[in-house]
Amino acid sequence: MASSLRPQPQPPLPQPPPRISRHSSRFLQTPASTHTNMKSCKIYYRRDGGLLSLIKRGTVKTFQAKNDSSSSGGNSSDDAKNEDITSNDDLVTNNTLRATILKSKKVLAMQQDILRQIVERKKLNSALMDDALIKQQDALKDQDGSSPPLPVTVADDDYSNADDGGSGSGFDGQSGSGIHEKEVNTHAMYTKPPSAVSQAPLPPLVPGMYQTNTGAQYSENKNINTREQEQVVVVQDRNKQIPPLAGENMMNVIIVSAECAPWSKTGGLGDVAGALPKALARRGHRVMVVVPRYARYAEPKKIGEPRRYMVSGQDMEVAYYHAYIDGVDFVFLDSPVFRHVEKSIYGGDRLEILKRMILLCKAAVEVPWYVPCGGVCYGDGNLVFIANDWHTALLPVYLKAYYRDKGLMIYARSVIVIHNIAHQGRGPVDDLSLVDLPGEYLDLFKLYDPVGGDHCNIFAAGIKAADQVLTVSHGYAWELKTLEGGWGLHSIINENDWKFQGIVNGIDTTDWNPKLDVHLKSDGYTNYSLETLAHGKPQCKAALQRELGLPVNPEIPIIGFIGRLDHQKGVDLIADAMHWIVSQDVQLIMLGSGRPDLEDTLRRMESQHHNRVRGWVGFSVKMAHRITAGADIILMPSRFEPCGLNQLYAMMYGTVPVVHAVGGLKDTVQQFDPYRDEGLGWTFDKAEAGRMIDALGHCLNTYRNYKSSWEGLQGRGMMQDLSWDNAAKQYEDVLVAAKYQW
Ligand SMILES: Nc1ncnc2c1ncn2[C@@H]1O[C@H](COP(=O)(O)OP(=O)(O)O[C@H]2O[C@H](CO)[C@@H](O)[C@H](O)[C@H]2O)[C@@H](O)[C@H]1O
Repeated sequence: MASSLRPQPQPPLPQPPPRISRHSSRFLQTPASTHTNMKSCKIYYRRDGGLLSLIKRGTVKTFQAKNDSSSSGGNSSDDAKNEDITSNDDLVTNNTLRATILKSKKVLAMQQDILRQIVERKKLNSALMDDALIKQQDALKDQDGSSPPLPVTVADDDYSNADDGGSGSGFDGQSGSGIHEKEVNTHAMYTKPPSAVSQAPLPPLVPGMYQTNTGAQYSENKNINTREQEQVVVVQDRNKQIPPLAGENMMNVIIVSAECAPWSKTGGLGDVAGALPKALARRGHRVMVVVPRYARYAEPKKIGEPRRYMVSGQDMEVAYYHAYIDGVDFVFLDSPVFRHVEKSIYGGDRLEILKRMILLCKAAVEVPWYVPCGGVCYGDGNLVFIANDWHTALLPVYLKAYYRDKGLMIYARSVIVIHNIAHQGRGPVDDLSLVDLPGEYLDLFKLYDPVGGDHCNIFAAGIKAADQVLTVSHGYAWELKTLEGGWGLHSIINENDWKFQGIVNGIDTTDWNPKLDVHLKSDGYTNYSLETLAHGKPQCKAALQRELGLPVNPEIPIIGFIGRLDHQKGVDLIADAMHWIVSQDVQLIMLGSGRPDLEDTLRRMESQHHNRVRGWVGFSVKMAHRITAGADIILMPSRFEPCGLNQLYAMMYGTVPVVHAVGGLKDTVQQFDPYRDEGLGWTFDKAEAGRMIDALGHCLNTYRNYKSSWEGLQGRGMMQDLSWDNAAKQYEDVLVAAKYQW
């Protein structure tokens, strides 16, 4: 690999944010070039508006402007007395000076008018914000009777973008619709301050403040390859100023993903693409998500001009849709090839899928140039792309081959995140003709496989070309370097170890919060928290039993399973342990979709043990939330699990995980120790039914016979900070490392 870490070569650090203030010097200086007759003069004003000096051709003439409270705001009577101006007729005539003074006064008056407007706008904004806060607090109080957290983003002025509005529509027709509507209405006002820059939200719990963050702006006609000056403007509200958490590391970040919740989600990748960006935006970065538009979503509105890309000899048009939500620009790429797979976003044959991903990557790289989010394109300075899984692994390659090698986007960097190495975009060597790259790049894709021989591997190329490589837990980072865990890519990962690390995923603590969960507001379910766990959780359990037609009995422990049905998730281990499970006076509720044979397994288990087992085949976000709340135990016998989100969600809901100690499950579920009363759940160290039964046995024993230990497990799980905020800080360090990598 040619890349190596060199000492921070050139991109200058972003400047500390200049402050806009009534007394800022930027309002006091007027360049002479703005005045006719004053081509070679500069005029400086006193802070109170008086004229201080006039400089022409090296001759300094000092004088005081006539006091004029209407234009300068000054009121010193001395100014009036000292009207006489030391003149030099050889250089400047009195007439010229008078004209100059008059024009200067006009400029001053304009500046003061702008200042007055800013002050008025701030007042208006404060009033609106107070009103919005009160309404939101009232609404949340109505929901759970407690005071809500303050919103992370507030609207500043009247530049709200018409793009943001309406209710959300989830990919499965139900995900996120309620939540989304609330988010849009309370947080998602696109603010366009006078300099037409975009806005990022502040860290949570900081009321009354917002900041604006200008990414470099792309100009269609000039200098697309020069790093433009980055401006960061922090606008003060209510006289408070707190710098963004990212400080001088603030960047333009573009996350590119094949799915993004709540619009499109088949698994954990969608959750991450929906939540991580918001956490990065909370730190002060300008953040965009680029994702295909698989359906007509409610929020995004058309933006920019369509562009055309060649994919496998086909000329494809891409149009752009945009929504600004919770401080993040969500940009959707519209093309018939995406719309045709609305029902199954990874559907179609291998070549069709590959062509869609090529289009996604080719278009995504240029989004920062052509999509004017909030009126201003991101530009390519101070920019890092985050590609996710093999679907977007071509992006780091295109960035280098099409742009950096040609002196374009030379300061843009790419990071690739491995969510699941089991899917790599493998195909015959012939696929290389599709990816449309110069010969010297094709070697990146070539891989020898003992089974398939020479083949084309998209993920391999992305890992090699990216500036940094991440995966979603420390445990999985370790496993990926092993023969068993690397799925043929372990040697490539080992070779790139210098730029590789694991960061454990966070969770969206608004969507997955038993206190706020929108799916627990009806059908007998209820919202609950650690304080109301003793009543709230049993109520959800009873509602779940009722909804699924199981005997309603608080004493019978419910074991839940939620996940994609494939080899990874170990559903067959549950099937193998069925005889033991049904002998335990438990209820088992499974939700999943995927491999048809495993879907049949779920159906069969339900029909054979109808009084104890439910096997819900399908994709239902609502049921996933309800099972997480109503179950006592979440079972995850995954053979491998890069991070796993369901165990994190479960712990937030006081549901105790029993997991195979692998990858991220090992990182996040600490084995219960009854002697020290420590730990978060049960782990087993081999993906075998017998080991799983042992762990489940201990778990059920504790549930039935050691209530206080059980409550301790629930409490410790619920009290963890599993939010994305910690992970976002670690991502930021990686983005910075990429930025200064050459
Ligand atoms: N039938 C169904 N109905 C409704 N919801 C369903 C569902 N099946 C799954 N889900 C939901 O999809 C998500 C699955 O997330 P996971 O992290 O467990 O798995 P996944 O293997 O897809 O993700 C990969 O990427 C993520 C993110 O990095 C890693 O955590 C993980 O280990 C890796 O395998 C959860 O939100 C879950 O509730």
